[in-house]
Parts: sequence; structure tokens; C-alpha cells
Amino acid sequence: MKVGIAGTGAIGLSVARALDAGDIPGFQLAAISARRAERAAEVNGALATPVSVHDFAGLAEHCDVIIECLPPQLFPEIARPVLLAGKTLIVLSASQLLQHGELVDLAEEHGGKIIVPSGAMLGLDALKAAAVGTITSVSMTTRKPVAGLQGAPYLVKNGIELSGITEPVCIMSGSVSEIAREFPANVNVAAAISLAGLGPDRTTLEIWADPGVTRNVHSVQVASDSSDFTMSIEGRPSDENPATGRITAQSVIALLRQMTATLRIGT
Ligand SMILES: NC(=O)C1=CN([C@@H]2O[C@H](COP(=O)(O)OP(=O)(O)OC[C@H]3O[C@@H](n4cnc5c(N)ncnc54)[C@H](O)[C@@H]3O)[C@@H](O)[C@H]2O)C=CC1
Ligand SMILES: O=C([O-])CC(=O)C(=O)O
Repeated sequence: MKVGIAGTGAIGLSVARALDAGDIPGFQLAAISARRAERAAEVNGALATPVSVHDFAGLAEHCDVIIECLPPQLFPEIARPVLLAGKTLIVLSASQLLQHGELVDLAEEHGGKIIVPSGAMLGLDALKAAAVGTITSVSMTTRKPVAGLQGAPYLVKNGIELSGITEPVCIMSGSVSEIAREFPANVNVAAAISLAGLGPDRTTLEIWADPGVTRNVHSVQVASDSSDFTMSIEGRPSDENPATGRITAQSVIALLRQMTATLRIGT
């Protein structure tokens, strides 16, 4: 299958490299999309087999599977042409699915598929299994280094300055739906958890800026009629983007491998 990568930053570049190295059987990197021509040339220069460069419509036309690894605000621009063409969209900016439910309807109408990888999170398998029964609560806490939150729309709008803090500060708590509007680049993990479990209105989230952590730390507590469980993950930052955990790109690679595997483990 031909793969197109939209956005060649921390996640897109890692996945492009793995495809280029032949590490993902059954999938071939066919095209990329970059903000600037210079970036596309730089990425192609680092690949053993350079690929064509397209705009989003071009990726939709030439590829079977398109991996969205873009700044969150560009999500509808890539999602529409891909889903209209009935192709498969792998979504990293998962928070955007909460604002753009209409794109799921578009996929349904045109035979497109939307896949949200586990990304920087764990336990979506157990959560989906619990959701077959009755989940009573899902509460999540995310702790981030101050640098990972800087520039978030909510902080800018409310003039909240985090650079001098010496103690952890809870900067927002509420439902995932409420928080996703204010921290679009920081709640992809929470969006995925909410979509797998109780939904964004009933999944609660606290976001903490913590000067004592150097990694994003996500903890989730789940209560259900089949099981109660607690999950926690400390992601090591990627080299290219400290706000993005290294495991995120690895999760996409694992997802692609699973799509053609004879033996699949996990839900
Ligand atoms: N689902 C998950 O668990 C996680 C999701 N994310 C999300 O994944 C997305 C990508 O994350 P990163 O790779 O870390 O971001 P990044 O900022 O490192 O890369 C984004 C890339 O998109 C490029 N870009 C900007 N405008 C473009 C355009 N018009 N056309 C093509 N490319 C364009 C940028 O130049 C940059 O290279 C973000 O929305 C991020 O919030 C990040 C971490 C975990
Ligand atoms: O932990 C990460 O790598 C990123 C993160 O918080 C998110 O996107 O929700």
C-alpha cells in the first residue's frame, strides 16, 4: 500500500524514515507534504528513495493511506480530501476529531476510514474492552514540563505566565471537551482516551504544569463493571519536538505493521 505523510516534523519524519528503511512490510512511502519546498527537499535528501511532494489533494489522489502529522489547525484541510476520496486517514492530531465530528460522517458517506493510533498513550485496548460492558468513570491527569505548554491558546488568552513557577500548577480541569478547545496541541492523548471510553463530555481531565518533570506524564483511572484499572506513562521526548513523546511515532509504525500482520496481539 502506498503511504503519504502530511507534515514531516517529529512524528512524520520518524515514520517516513521507517518506511524508507523497509521496516514496515506491505507499505511503501509514496509521497510527502511539507510547509516549505526546502523542508521537502531536506527530507528527501535524508531518504534512500526520495518520493514525490504533493499538496494535500495530491496526497489523497496518489496514496492509499495518509498519515496526518500536522499542526492541529490544519486537520480539516487534509482530512476532507482524503476522506472524500474514500482513503484511510491515520490521525495524530486526535484532539481535532472532537471539534470535527462531521468528518466521521464524511468518511462514512465515501467509504473512508479514520484510524487513531495509541500515540503517546497506553491502555486503549483495555478501555475499549471495558466499554463493551459499562464504564462508570474515566479520570485523567496530565503533567507536562512548562516548555510543553507554552504558547497554548488558553494561557495566551488569559495572560498566564508559567516561566517562573517553582511548584506544580493545575492550569485547567474539566471535561475533555472543554479542555480540548483551549489546549489543542496538548490533549490528543486525552481525546483518544475519551473516544475509546466514556466520550469527551464524561471523561474528566486535569492539566498540570510541573517544573519538576522533564517528560509528559499521563495517568488514567478507570472504573467499570468488568475491571478497575490505573494506567500511567512517562514519555521520553522526541529529539525533534520536546512536546511530542518518542513513542508516538513508534506507535504509528506498530499500527501499520499490525494492519498486515498474520498474528495480531491486542484489541
Ligand atoms: N496522538 C498523540 O498521541 C500525539 C499527537 N501529537 C500531535 O501530532 C501532530 C504532529 O506532531 P509533531 O510531529 O510533534 O509536530 P511538529 O510540529 O514536529 O511537525 C509538524 C510538521 O508539519 C509541518 N507543516 C506545517 N504546515 C504545513 C503544511 N501546510 N503542509 C505540510 N506540512 C506542514 C511543519 O512544518 C512541521 O514539520 C500535532 O498536532 C501534535 O499535537 C503529538 C504527540 C502525541
Ligand atoms: O505526551 C505526548 O507526547 C503528547 C501529548 O501530551 C498529547 O498530544 O496529548
